[in-house]
Amino acid sequence: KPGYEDLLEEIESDIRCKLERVCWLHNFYHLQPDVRIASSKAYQEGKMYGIDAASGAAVTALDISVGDHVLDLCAAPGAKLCMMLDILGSSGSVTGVDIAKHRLAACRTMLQKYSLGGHCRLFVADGTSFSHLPVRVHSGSPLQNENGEKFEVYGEWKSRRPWKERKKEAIAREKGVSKLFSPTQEPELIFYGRYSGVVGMRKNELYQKMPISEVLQLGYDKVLVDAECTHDGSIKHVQKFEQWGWTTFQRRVLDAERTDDLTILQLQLLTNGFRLLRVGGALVYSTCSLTFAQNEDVVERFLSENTSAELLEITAAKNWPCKSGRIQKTLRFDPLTSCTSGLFVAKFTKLAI
Ligand SMILES: C[S@@+](CC[C@H](N)C(=O)[O-])C[C@H]1O[C@@H](n2cnc3c(N)ncnc32)[C@H](O)[C@@H]1O
Repeated sequence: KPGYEDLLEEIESDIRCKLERVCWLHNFYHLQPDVRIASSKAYQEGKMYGIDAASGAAVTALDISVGDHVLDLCAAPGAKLCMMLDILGSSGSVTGVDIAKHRLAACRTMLQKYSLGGHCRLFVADGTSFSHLPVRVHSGSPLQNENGEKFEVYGEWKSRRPWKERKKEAIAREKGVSKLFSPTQEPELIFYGRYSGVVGMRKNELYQKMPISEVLQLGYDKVLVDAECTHDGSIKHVQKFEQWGWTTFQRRVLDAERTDDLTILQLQLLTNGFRLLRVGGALVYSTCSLTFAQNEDVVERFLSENTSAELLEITAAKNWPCKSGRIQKTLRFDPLTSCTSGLFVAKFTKLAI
């Protein structure tokens, strides 16, 4: 974890392994795949976290600067989100969105473990329709109405939710209401840090919709769409099917209908992420699949439908051990070329037209 470099020797003796710097990626150290860090003191005390180098490259490609407001549209379980918050330090904000509440709850636990939550808020929501802009400045709207009645305002985040809310959920559970998020549901804010802009905000203000003209100016500076995919480029993920069974593999990876549905979802996520980007901002689209259908084909379709989108060269990538994608300026990491998990990365900006 950035900030703990001075403890390198202590961490090495804790995990009984020499840590080598990854020469092409700032702040990254290489671990042999057989080294288990979960039981080490350094890991349990939040002095290190594990993230694949290609994932680190996708975040680096965003070129996050001090003060940026960043949107992570498929955020859970949250390794990339942690890296973004580490880069931002005590500035800007990160808004993490994921449709799976249990996965986003794990992300919240991680933020707390690594003390990274101050500038972050997490929404359980559908990334294809999520519409909330970053809180750049408070609108300054009055805290009471004309009759002098006070509006409800967000106080500091408390992990224990009010009794009324817990009761409502218990009733829903008893009635067997599905835990899956439905597209018609309002996004659910499941965490916000002290400096995320939420504290002090009127409750009805958070959910206000903005006209598109305002999004162009006040949208996010950076957006990551690390889209749901078949994960076929991730050896670690593919290995898990030995436990999950090959029927699950058939259903999740080989089923043509599911992969077709995924490419539609990926395009929708990319399109909505781009909608929430400010003019001149940058968006990175990544997947850990290596198929053309989930990567270059999605990019081509997206560019043909969005005339204000332009593909950008990833300047940080000069020394990266990866290949070019089928479309110029896009990148492909794979286990053999890069000694990383497979990852496709494309970067866009929004033009003022
Ligand atoms: C590849 S994983 C993201 C990994 C994450 N960026 C990280 O670094 O840990 C894809 C995520 O997309 C989420 N997802 C799937 N459909 C979604 C949707 N419609 N809106 C938002 N998130 C979605 C999944 O729940 C999953 O957590």
